[in-house]
Amino acid sequence: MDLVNRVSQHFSASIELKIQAMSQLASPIVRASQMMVKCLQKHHKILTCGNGGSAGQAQHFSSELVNRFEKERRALAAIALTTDTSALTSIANDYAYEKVFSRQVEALGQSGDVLLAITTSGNSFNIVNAIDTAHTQGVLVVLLTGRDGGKAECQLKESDVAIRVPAQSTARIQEVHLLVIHCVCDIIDQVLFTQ
Ligand SMILES: O=C(CO)[C@@H](O)[C@H](O)[C@H](O)[C@H](O)COP(=O)(O)O
Ligand SMILES: [Zn+2]
Repeated sequence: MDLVNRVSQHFSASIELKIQAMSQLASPIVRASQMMVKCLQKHHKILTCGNGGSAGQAQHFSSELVNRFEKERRALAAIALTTDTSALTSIANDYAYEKVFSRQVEALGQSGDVLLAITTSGNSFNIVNAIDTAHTQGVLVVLLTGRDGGKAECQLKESDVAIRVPAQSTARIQEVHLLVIHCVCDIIDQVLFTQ
C-alpha cells in the first residue's frame, strides 16, 4: 500500500470538500456570527457542547473567546459544557448520558445566550436534548452538523442557525467544522473590535 498516496487522498478530499462547502456555508456562517455578536454585545454568553472530536471543537471555540483568537482584545464569555467531569459523571450516573448537556443548559442558560451545539451525525441524543432545553430557556442555537442534519436539525426553530457540512465522513465533517469555528471567531473579532 502506498501510504504517501493515502495521505494525498486525505488532503485532496478535505480540500475539495472545503471548496464545495464554501458557497453553501458562507451565508449561515455570517448569520451565526452575527447572532453571537449580538449576544456578546448584550453581555450574554455562549455555551458549547459536542461529543468526542466535537467536544474538542466545542472547547477549542470557547477558549478562543475566553482567551483570544488572532488579535488582542477583552475576554469574551463562553463556557464549554464538556469539561466539568464532576457534573458530567454525576448527571450521567444519576440520570442518563443523554442529559449531560441539557442539565447544564438548564442550570446555566439564560435568555439571550447562544448554544453552539456540534454533532457530525445530528443524532446524538445529548445534543438533541440540549437544543430542546435551550429553547425552553430562551437560548438561541447554532448547530454545526453534517450528513442530513439528523434529529438535531429537525429540532431547530426559525430563529436558530444550522451549518450543515455536505459530507458523510465524520473526519471530513469535523475538519470543516474547525474552519467554520475559525471563521466565526474572525467575524466576532472583526465586528466587535474593528473601528
Ligand atoms: O472524533 C471522532 C471521529 O473522528 C469520534 O470521537 C466522534 O467524535 C465520536 O464518535 C462521537 O461520539 C460522534 O458523535 P456525533 O458527531 O455523531 O454527535
Ligand atoms: Zn483555533
